[in-house]
Amino acid sequence: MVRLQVQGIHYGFGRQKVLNGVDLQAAEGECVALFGDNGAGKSTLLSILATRYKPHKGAYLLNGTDVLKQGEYARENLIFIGHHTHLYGHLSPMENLRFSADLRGLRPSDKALRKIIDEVGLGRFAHRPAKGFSAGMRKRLALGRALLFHPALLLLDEPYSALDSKGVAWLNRLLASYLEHGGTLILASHDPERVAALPNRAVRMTGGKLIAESKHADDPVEETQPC
Ligand SMILES: Nc1ncnc2c1ncn2[C@@H]1O[C@H](COP(=O)(O)OP(=O)(O)OP(=O)(O)O)[C@@H](O)[C@H]1O
Repeated sequence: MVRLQVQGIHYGFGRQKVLNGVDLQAAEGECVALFGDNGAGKSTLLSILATRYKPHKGAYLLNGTDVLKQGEYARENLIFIGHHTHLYGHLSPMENLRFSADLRGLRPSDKALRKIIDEVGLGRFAHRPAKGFSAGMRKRLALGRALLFHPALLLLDEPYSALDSKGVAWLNRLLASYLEHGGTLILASHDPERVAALPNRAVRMTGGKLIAESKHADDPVEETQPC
């Protein structure tokens, strides 16, 4: 089933046009990998999908709901992990997860929270304040928080940054399981090799639009193929 439908999205900052008619569709259980040069507009698009920015023009449906009219619906059904993890430094992983769950009106057991913390490899640090964590540990915790909610739509900006090679393998296993359970993942990356371990459809942001990424460097890019 189609989960996300984006059509003709335009956005810019002041006079700078960044998105010039972005079209994108993604189904349940599908991963779309966004590639593109620095400054191409990948993070801007993710911010629009996360409802942080409102497009100047275009349509955006999530599960058939008009997100531009009902942003709250989208925020209840998606998680965006960008360059900032938005964790509370003075809270431990257990407390961070508990607090996020409270905000969403969820009451998971300590056992369920502990299971997630173990899954993200932070079991030994479950009760230590996050402010002493490395960037990779913070990223793991932020991903654990996403796991807690199993959102319909998961938006990840540079998910592999700050992760070591074990962390990358772990993350790809986690994301593969999320997809198998019907989640929809849109991620932006500069790392096609790492993304390749996940079943994904690659698209490239260029000239403010998305085009289907050619599988091989020598293949002609199919400019007209919709994304
Ligand atoms: N808050 C902002 N205010 C003004 N301009 C911005 C803002 N955010 C992004 N831009 C500009 O919009 C353009 C697209 O930026 P964006 O961060 O979306 O690119 P990107 O593809 O994610 O790049 P990168 O691969 O470097 O992360 C850039 O020219 C950037 O300078």
